[in-house]
Amino acid sequence: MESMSNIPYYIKRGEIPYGGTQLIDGILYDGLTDVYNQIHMGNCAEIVARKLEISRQQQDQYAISSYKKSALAYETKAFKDELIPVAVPQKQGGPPEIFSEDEEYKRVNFDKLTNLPNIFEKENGTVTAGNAAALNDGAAALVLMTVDAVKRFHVQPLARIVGYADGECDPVEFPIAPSIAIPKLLKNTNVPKEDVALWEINEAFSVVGIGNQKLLDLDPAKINVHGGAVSLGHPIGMSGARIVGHLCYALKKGEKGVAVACNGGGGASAIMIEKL
Ligand SMILES: CC(=O)SCCNC(=O)CCNC(=O)[C@H](O)C(C)(C)COP(=O)(O)OP(=O)(O)OC[C@H]1O[C@@H](n2cnc3c(N)ncnc32)[C@H](O)[C@@H]1OP(=O)(O)O
Repeated sequence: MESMSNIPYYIKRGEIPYGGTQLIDGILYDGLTDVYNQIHMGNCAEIVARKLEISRQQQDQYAISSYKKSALAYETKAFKDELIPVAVPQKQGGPPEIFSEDEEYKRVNFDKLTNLPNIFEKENGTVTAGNAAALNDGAAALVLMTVDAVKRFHVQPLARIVGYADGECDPVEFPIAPSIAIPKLLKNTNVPKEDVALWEINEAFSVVGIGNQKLLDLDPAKINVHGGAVSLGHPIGMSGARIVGHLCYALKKGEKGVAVACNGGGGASAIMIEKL
């Protein structure tokens, strides 16, 4: 689970010196900084956008499509079987607020999105609050068990793990680390990419979806079919579980799917599952 809205500001232990002290934002310090280069993840996205010549317009179009796919998915109840309503206690003893769907996909303003300022690079930047994932809260859970345990507990598994692989690259290029993990996974499992029915690529930034699709020549119609982190949110410690869980529900019986997440620091982890 991840509650980015509850991540504290840090202060150094000990006496506060004459002249005061600085608060450190835990979100940036522990989550969104590339520690090797001391830059924000968004600056890494800009570096990859430049390298792969991914324009602002392409990123905005990708984000718009992500928001539209998520809205349609809610309309057609594509998330129905995997969402559990959460009651959030309110201050002063008021009745708990029930959250039964993501709010992020409704926050989009299509007229505003294409006119937002660049956040991370003022000059010639391309990444904005609209085409990046936001800061979100969320939780996802999966139960992994052996074949023996499945028999012992008489449960019906949703899917089986076909294989998994990790990939690494230069930390600043972490958004395209999936393009290294995925070929390893396909090689390990001996499954051609054409046999993968659905791809869940964690879109920490629109650049991640576009860049990996471009580098691996994947069919865009099979990627994040119900939207992704840009439109559904990216609570950073839970997105991996969410995309694997969603794949379990989105695939049809017998189909194989791949979920992959880039990790800040230059890595990516990929897993292939088969719907049972
Ligand atoms: C390995 C990995 O996973 S790396 C990825 C990890 N995740 C990240 O790095 C998170 C990246 N995102 C962020 O850091 C933040 O969300 C930021 C910096 C991009 C934006 O933060 P904020 O400025 O606080 O966003 P905020 O919600 O206030 O939005 C800024 C503006 O954009 C607008 N906006 C935001 N999203 C949208 C949208 N989808 N459509 C239209 N407008 C939007 C807001 O309305 C707001 O407008 P205003 O200035 O007129 O009020």
